[in-house]
Amino acid sequence: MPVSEASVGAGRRARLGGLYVIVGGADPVAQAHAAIGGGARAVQVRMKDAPAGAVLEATRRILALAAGRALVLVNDRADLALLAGADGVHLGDDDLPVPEARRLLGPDLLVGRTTRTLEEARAALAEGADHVGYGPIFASRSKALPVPPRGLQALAEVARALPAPVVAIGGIGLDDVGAVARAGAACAAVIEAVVGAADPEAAAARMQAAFEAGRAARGANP
Ligand SMILES: Cc1ncc(COP(=O)(O)OP(=O)(O)O)c(N)n1
Ligand SMILES: Cc1nc(C(=O)O)sc1CCOP(=O)(O)O
Ligand SMILES: [Mg+2]
Repeated sequence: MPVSEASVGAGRRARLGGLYVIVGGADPVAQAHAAIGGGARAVQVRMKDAPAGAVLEATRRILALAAGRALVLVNDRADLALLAGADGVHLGDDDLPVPEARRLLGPDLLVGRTTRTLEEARAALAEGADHVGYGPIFASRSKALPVPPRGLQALAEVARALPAPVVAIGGIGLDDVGAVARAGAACAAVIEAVVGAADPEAAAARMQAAFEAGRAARGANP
């Protein structure tokens, strides 16, 4: 069932905007600390090979340090998102189907779904996702991807066509994060541009400022 404005956790969805940093690897808590300190609006805990208990503990620690300043989503695991008290989950092809995750999490938590075409994005929303990940926008060094980069024009078409937030992902850096915002993305999701930076907090601050500048430019000339 589609998630309507009335039934979705409107507060959380309304807050889904700006820089979205994906943390993982050796020290996801430190990465999240830097990202949130720099002004990231959302953090996704992506610990692909970690035991469930470690994901749970890291998510709880990140929620504590976020203290409401940033949304905290868990990658892949709706069960752990619920147990940790996170703001939502991000699902892909290998994870729980969207309707099952929505049933588990209820109407108030965020459910995002990876999509690679407008048709997939529409289907994800019809199944109960309240936002979509769309990409890769550019080539990424963080993950081997099954499809070629979609580019900014396709992103703009998807963002224009959908009645829900689009989280753009894949190879987004400081030079193009403003263009991603101007294309209509609600968020720019990144790993390397923040986590791989020499000073992740400063990098997050620059990325967030550049995203907001792009969004303001779009508002002035949509
Ligand atoms: C915001 C966002 N979009 C897409 C993805 C990719 O998710 P998925 O396809 O499940 O791949 P993994 O990240 O799990 O390897 C994402 N994580 N976040
Ligand atoms: C985890 C992930 N998923 C993607 C997808 O398109 O599904 S791209 C990606 C990696 C994003 O990292 P970076 O900003 O370093 O490119
Ligand atoms: Mg996944």
